[in-house]
Amino acid sequence: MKSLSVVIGSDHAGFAMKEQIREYLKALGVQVEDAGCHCTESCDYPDFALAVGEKIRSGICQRGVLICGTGVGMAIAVNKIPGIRAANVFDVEIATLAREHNDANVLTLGSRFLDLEKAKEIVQAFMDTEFAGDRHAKRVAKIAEIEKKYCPGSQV
Ligand SMILES: O=C(CO)[C@H](O)[C@H](O)[C@H](O)COP(=O)(O)O
Repeated sequence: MKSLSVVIGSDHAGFAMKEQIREYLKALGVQVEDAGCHCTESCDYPDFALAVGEKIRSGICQRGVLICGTGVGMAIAVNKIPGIRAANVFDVEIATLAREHNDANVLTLGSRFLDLEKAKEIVQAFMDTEFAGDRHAKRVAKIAEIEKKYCPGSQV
């Protein structure tokens, strides 16, 4: 796994898996920042999606992992930030394709629908895979054009 700085976050539903994935990433030699939450008390996923997305948007971290019950709320919320390309993934092949084709920079996971071993495999594939560029680059650039159209000051 190449040297990456990763930020991880969850809501209460993803907390237990977030703790395990954070330690898994550290064991792989990845530098990990934990944006919370820090316990199983009920909380709101957009707060953590924002914290993780801003770390990537600012360039402090290159990739993010967000975990809630389904991964859906996290993906919806973090994809509102210009420059974020989040994929909600339940499968190793999709994790690989989200990197190769979409240059996804945030992985969202649904802790209530994934076992830990599968989640670790997805995370490893997401961190190990490079963007393929080529024909995919112009498509990703078109995503940035959509962001510019609706957030003209955002300078994606
Ligand atoms: O946002 C979600 C759904 O897309 C997450 O799965 C949340 O974790 C979930 O909604 C939390 O539900 P809870 O009933 O408040 O535990």
